[in-house]
Amino acid sequence: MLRMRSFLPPLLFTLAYAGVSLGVTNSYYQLILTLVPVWAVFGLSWNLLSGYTGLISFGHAAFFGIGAYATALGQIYFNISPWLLIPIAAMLGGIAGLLIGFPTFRLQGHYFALAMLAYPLAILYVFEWLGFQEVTLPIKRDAPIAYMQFADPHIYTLLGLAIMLATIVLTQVIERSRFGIALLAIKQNEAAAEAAGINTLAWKLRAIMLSGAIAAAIGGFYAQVLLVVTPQSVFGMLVSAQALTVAMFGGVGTVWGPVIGSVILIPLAEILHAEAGARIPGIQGVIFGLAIVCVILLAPEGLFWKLRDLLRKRTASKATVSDATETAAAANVTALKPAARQGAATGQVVLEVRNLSRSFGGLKAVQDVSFRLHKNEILGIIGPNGAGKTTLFNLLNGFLKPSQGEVLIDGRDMSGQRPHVICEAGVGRTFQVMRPFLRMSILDNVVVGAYVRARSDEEARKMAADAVVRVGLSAVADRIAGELSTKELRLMELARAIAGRPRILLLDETLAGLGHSEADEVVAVIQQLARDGMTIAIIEHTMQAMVRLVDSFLVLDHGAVITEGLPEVVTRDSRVIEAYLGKKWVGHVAN
Ligand SMILES: Nc1ncnc2c1ncn2[C@@H]1O[C@H](COP(=O)(O)OP(=O)(O)OP(=O)(O)O)[C@@H](O)[C@H]1O
Repeated sequence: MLRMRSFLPPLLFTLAYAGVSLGVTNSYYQLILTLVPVWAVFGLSWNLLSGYTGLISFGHAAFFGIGAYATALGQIYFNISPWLLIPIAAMLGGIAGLLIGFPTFRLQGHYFALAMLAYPLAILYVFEWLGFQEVTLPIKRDAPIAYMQFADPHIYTLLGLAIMLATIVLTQVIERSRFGIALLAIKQNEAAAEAAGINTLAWKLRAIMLSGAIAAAIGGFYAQVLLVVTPQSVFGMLVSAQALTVAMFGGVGTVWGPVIGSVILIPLAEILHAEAGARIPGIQGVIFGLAIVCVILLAPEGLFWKLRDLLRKRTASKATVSDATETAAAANVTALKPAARQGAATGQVVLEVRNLSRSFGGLKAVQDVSFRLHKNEILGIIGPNGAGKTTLFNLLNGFLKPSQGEVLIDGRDMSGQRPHVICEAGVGRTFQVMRPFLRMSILDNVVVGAYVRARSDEEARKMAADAVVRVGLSAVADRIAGELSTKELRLMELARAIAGRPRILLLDETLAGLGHSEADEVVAVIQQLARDGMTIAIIEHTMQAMVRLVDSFLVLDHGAVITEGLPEVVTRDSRVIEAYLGKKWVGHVAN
């Protein structure tokens, strides 16, 4: 649950800002003081989608403009009060978010950004074509309060501040919830997020709907403040750029970013426009352009993160850096397989693969692979580079769809299902190339994996904390993933994979990049997981560790199974020695 004290800074900031604005009597400066929270809220709405998911929107003016026009036209044609029209505008913004998001989320990266650019421009031309070049809101002298038309401009500032405070608090609540964690995970690694059980499309759609609703609501309020709406002023390029600029300047992916950006840039741009706008037309665009260039050069993630990193560095250099890891739970690698697990390979079948194949063009990466994984078994998957091991895992966890064949989990055919569905069915995985969420703490990284099973935020945190203890990382649980060593990252990925309590764990080269003793620590953790009842399939090239760890081997070459069976049999098989282990291994075994 969100701690109450995190509400305090935005509340104090809002009160201080309100105090200052009440002391200002000049109506022009008063208008600027109203525009700051307006653009801050618009920046916050952009941030909710783009800052947290990393999907950059160049077209947020689409939502802003829909809100502004809905509020204006609703008064002109239906005489509805803006107190009602602004919530209606928010609803329309949410619906527009859904309609825009659904097709556009098929695109990624730059393609998504460019596609988003098209929406406000297209709508702008439609409104111009419809003849809404300049829409003036009707003046309601008889009922100014009912129509949000105040003689005292301070009231607009206070209303803008109230909307800003509400948006900040909403964003803070989201940040700490399953919603925010899902968005951050998507931003940092969408594939890893899917594999950890997050339905990425559903969360992205929720984000764009909420973002669109907030942008439209503040667009409606903006129309009410200025009492005139033109297509360029609400759908124009500069409007979309403004949301992006205030957030990028202040800091993306944090509530404070758009607020900081707006407080600095909006007065600067407005005052320069008033002072020098006649001599230098478009000075506002120049200010925003310069702000972006400065940010790119000096603080690519925005002022907030730059300042926070500087502060962190200072405190980190003062504190003694404790040894990052406590020794993994059971640090001594068990020389032999524990008695309790002997014979595991004869238990109930939890994963069955039947004639699985996958081709890339003419290349048969996985060919007609069949095997069974029994409850509580550790299966080692080995083979030379390019043998198809990772492709096999990608087929098992849904990253790839098979060309043919079946994957049965507990007897249920799951072939071709999306990764988060397979994760929900009880399959966790780690990656050969690690996919940590670098800006998040270890605990938050692991929480991402817990949500697949947890019913509440508290339960997810508990399950994550439990997983962190099981891999021996509790001493560093609050550290940012970007500060960790390779071993700690490997253990963290392991914790994320087990946090959702899977029954089957797919480990892809979990020992890669580790020294001997580090590998031993990780092997000890894996052995403990197996002792606790986990069923594991592991891809690994470190054969010394593998022969101590696994119950049986599956050997792949050129995508096909060349043999499978007990380690002592497989490692003496001439086909395996020839294709993978090599003559050196024979010498090693003989010694
Ligand atoms: N998305 C893809 N498109 C085209 N070819 C691919 C794709 N993914 C894998 N391959 C090819 O499929 C074959 C099997 O690759 P895969 O990564 O599964 O091998 P591997 O056994 O995991 O190798 P390594 O031990 O080096 O990780 C390789 O020839 C690889 O180049």
